[in-house]
Amino acid sequence: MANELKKSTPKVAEKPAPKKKAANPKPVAAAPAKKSPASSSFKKEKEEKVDLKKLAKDERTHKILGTVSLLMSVFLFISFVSYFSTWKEDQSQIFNKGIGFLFDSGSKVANLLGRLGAYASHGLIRQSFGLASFLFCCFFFVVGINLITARKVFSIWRNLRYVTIGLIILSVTLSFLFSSFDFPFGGSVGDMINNWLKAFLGTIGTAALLLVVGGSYLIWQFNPTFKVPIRDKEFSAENETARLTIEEDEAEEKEEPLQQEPSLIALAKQAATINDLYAEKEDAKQHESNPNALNGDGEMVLSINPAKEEKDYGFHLTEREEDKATIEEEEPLHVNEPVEESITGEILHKEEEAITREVPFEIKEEPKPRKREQAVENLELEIKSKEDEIEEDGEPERQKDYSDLPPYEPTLDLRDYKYPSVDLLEAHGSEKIVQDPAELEANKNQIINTLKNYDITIQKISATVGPTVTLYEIVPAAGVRISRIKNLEDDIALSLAALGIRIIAPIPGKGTIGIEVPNVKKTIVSMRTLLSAEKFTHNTFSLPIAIGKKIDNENFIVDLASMPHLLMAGATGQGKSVGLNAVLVSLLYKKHPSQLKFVLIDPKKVELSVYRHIETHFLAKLPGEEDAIITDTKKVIHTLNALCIEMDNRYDLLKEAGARNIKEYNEKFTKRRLNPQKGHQFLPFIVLVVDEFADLIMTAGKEVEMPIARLAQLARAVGIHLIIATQRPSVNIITGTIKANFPARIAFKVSSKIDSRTILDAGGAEQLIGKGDMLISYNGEITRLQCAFVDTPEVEKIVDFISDQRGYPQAFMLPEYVDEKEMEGKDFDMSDKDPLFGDAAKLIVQNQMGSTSLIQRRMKLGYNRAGRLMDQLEAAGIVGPNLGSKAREVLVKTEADLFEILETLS
Ligand SMILES: Nc1ncnc2c1ncn2[C@@H]1O[C@H](COP(=O)(O)OP(=O)(O)OP(=O)(O)O)[C@@H](O)[C@H]1O
Repeated sequence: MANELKKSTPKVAEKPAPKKKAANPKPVAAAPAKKSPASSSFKKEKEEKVDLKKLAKDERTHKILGTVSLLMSVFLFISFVSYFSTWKEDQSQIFNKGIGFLFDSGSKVANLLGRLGAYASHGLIRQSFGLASFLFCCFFFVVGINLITARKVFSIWRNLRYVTIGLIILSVTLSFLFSSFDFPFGGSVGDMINNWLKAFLGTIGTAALLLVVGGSYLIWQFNPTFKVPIRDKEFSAENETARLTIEEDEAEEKEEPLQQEPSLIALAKQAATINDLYAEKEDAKQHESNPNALNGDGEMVLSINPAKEEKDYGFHLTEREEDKATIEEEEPLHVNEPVEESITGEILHKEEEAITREVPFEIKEEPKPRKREQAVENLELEIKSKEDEIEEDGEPERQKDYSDLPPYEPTLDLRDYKYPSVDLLEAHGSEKIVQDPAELEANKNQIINTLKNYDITIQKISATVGPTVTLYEIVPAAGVRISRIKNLEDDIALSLAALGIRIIAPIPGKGTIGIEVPNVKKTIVSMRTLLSAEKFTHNTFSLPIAIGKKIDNENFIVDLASMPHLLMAGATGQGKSVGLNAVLVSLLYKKHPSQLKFVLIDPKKVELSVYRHIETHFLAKLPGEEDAIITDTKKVIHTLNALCIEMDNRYDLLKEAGARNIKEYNEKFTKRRLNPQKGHQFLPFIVLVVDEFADLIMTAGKEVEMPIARLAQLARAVGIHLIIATQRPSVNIITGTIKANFPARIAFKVSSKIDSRTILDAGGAEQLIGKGDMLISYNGEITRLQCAFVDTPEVEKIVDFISDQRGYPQAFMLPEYVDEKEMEGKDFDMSDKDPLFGDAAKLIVQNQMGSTSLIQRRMKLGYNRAGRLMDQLEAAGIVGPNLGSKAREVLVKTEADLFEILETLS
């Protein structure tokens, strides 16, 4: 009965009073629009009400009001401006006739907008706020624009505040500054306040006060939370692929003079913005992929980046494909236009033998982040049973509309927080790739000759020089079987006398075969370069991570949120820890403490300990724990289970809010459509990092594997992402369950092909050369990358920079997890009960919720004491047993019953 009453109450409240009598409650929602069979007297009353409401809400009414408001703004503006020259003439008449002036057709008016203009400007400027009255024009303009466009182009409330305060401060200031003039600069209001202030504080005091107030007003208006965008000083030289084209002329040993093609100069000029330049590059890639574009005999195309010294070789600006197509044999070779600091060029080598042809060089496409995000979002819509549940049962919570309030800004908690600057990072060695043309030439000849020895002729060969390896792409002559080249892998490696040869036969999506040969001189990819790249500073990813550079020197920057989890494996000393740091540092550079929390698990105890200083900014931990970085296996199990509880709690919140994922949920929350009093809160992303996964599996096995697998399967929609690293990539560590849930995997150098297969489902990682050389399997593709290098002192500097700033009072608290096994068989002596036992029991019974965190929060107790109290309440039969992630059942339903129990216990 009570329930029925409750249910019907809101409906009755929503309905207009007469409708209460309508027998059928169904038409309630649609009632205003539908004709009901009710009596005609009812109908009339209802329609009238609805019409008025409709009229007020009608778009056209808004537009009309908006137009009127805009006209008011213009009217006032013109009359105010006209007032400057006409005020004296009109003023005496208005003083004499008062309001009658408006209707006295005999009055001579000077104001451009007639008697009304004269009267309005007199009233507002002379009699009120002086020149500050121009703010009225602003206000009407803002209102008009909002009404006409039916959008909150400007915030009306904010403008109202600014206009009100501005009117007073400006009028007083103008009155103070121009008190000796006849013209009413400050108006009567300004003069009155100014005179009072002068009498009260003296002239100097008034001046000082106005300065302080004016300054504060400006600060208030230009709220210091405005972030100064961190600009990219060293703009993305590395993003542009440099290419050099060298033509060797066997007859002439000297180099050709440098020529510039006018078309390219024009092109470079046109490329006024960086975006344009990128677009150009994309086009160029497509053109160049057409092998028939060039006709130079025996040429080899090499691409090198960057190539500032190219001028030494005498290169020339070219307009890509069109220019290449017109290259004559004797013609000097071309360099693509410089883009900011980078130079693009191509080296064409002419061969003695007529076996090689020049091959256009292709830059591998990076996955388009937007499409990728879209794809992942679509996936999220499909698969999770949790989300299906939301779809079926999830009634979007009816909330009060708080949309008039400004949007919630989570970063305001720590509004002064400053993001680390790239200056904290080192530029390791030279930024540009050092490539020896002689080395390229020698390798190319070696490849051609080795293949020739096995009767494999090739049509074309090209090279792309990356930071660590050079990719030679060959097109075999017609009829040559790819598998033959693949089988010669070891022979080619031997004849090139280099470690780390990797043959990709064929390169996916191309008709070519790739041979990767390590460079003699390797270039370190500095984290600094990646983090200052435009692709990193200006992306819209939720969790951007800069991992390294591809072979064509493009930065590999992806969204961890769309990965959605990452597995990193590699033998010891091959760059795993550096890789982990690169990921963590990228996130620290892009996220505010309110948006991201890390759960760090480090059984080795040393790798992640540097991050302990940012506990109150970025770390999450278990309640009652001292250290945020977890090193003990038992605690790891607790933490992983607590994360599962956090995940379940978040799903509950999402379900209640009718949101499908964290993005939608946070959007609703920031738009104030979710009520914090009902437990809603802004949800930060949580990134779980496990540094040595093998150790954990060895010691805890399934107890660790199961929660990890559960999180990996379900947690991405609620913003929990996993990064797991291991030294031992064997099948008993990286099990099928784990692998199936980690689609993005990184392999540093490993010791055997089997290990490589375990991680990537493909060989190749055993042929890497270490020091951050890695393969990443992402989006169904395996890409070779040179991992960004960030040294421990750099990480320390970043951590210090963050920890020197104000953080939260404590680390982000994960939900409590109580191990049932540990709790079993614990009996409590009732005579030894906690002094707060009675209070805790009352709290639990009143709220009918058996939750330790409720006791902890409301009674302001530590986790351990609250836990003990809960155990005692269980022993006294007030609450039921622990239900893991759910609150315990409360067995006592009324306070009267509780009173009886307490009586018997005391
Ligand atoms: N991206 C990189 N660029 C250049 N050098 C690197 C890179 N990554 C690692 N190195 C070099 O390799 C060394 C070992 O790297 P790292 O400590 O990351 O290895 P690890 O795989 O974590 O080893 P362990 O498993 O023993 O901790 C580094 O000290 C550094 O000199």
